[in-house]
Amino acid sequence: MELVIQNLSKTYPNGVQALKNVNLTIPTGMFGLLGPNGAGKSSLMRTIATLQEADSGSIRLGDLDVFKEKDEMRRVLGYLPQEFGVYPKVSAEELLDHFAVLKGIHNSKERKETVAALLQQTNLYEVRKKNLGGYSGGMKQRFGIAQALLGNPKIIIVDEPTAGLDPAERNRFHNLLSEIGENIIVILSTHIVDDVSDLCRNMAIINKGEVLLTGEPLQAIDEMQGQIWRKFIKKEELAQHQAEHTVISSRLYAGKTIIHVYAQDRPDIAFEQVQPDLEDVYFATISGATKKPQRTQAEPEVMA
Ligand SMILES: Nc1ncnc2c1ncn2[C@@H]1O[C@H](COP(=O)(O)OP(=O)(O)OP(=O)(O)O)[C@@H](O)[C@H]1O
Repeated sequence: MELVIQNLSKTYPNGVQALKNVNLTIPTGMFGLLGPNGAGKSSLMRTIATLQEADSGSIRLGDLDVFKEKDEMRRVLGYLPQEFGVYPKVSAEELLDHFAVLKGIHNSKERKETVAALLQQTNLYEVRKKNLGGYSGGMKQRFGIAQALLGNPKIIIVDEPTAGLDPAERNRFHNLLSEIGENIIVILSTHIVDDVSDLCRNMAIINKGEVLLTGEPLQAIDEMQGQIWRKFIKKEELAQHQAEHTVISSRLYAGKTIIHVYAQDRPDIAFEQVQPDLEDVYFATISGATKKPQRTQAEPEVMA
């Protein structure tokens, strides 16, 4: 099963073009949709989830035409939105049971079994009687996954699920997602690069409504080999380096400023080559550096 998005565009009434001719093919497994705030991720997620219309383009899930068969899409879709509110005074078991009724599971024995199984799967069974108001951020997110899994969806969409989780909770959430991603399509929308490098076999980088890169994270990293250079600098030297080089990131490391530069050749003797990671791919892509023609040293002419 594949989700195929073709020529999808959307401009909001205020003139913001949130999606610009988006084309993506998303196979079974975990798919990372990576981009900064405002990139258009939520717009794309909501469009796939049939919660808003596009101006043009199409989305197909296998044989299903998502825009023409919204009800069918909703039946096979699980969605964990960015803002997932819960009723604080209700227990997980009660609320999940309620959602199960809404999903059309009317047989009470079947519903009880389904709810229990989902609470087990998301590791919430022990705390199923507890009110959701007392849940930690990670527990709420796992509850969000439990409700998204109701009705055996073929595709699950999770919008920025690990923001605000502590490392242990994030890890638990990752394990849960990757388990689910073995059998169905899981689209993970995030601005956290590590979420994608840890979990996703395929990904797309999106910025300003445009898909800038799509493929396998490991391959994208491989293609960046030999083009990332690092230098420790003084903070006040940053502007000058930015003017002279394609600085894709700068951060503090042990109290010093460390910059990563994207270039075909060593910019100068003070730079050392580094093994690229997905963060380098992400920043180089987002900055537009990979699109610009590179200044290369004179290459010998190839004789015909
Ligand atoms: N309903 C709306 N009306 C007008 N503009 C909108 C609407 N929703 C989103 N936008 C704008 O469209 C652009 C894309 O927003 P979107 O929420 O899809 O991005 P995002 O990648 O999900 O970002 P974030 O991580 O901040 O949610 C932004 O410029 C945003 O301000």
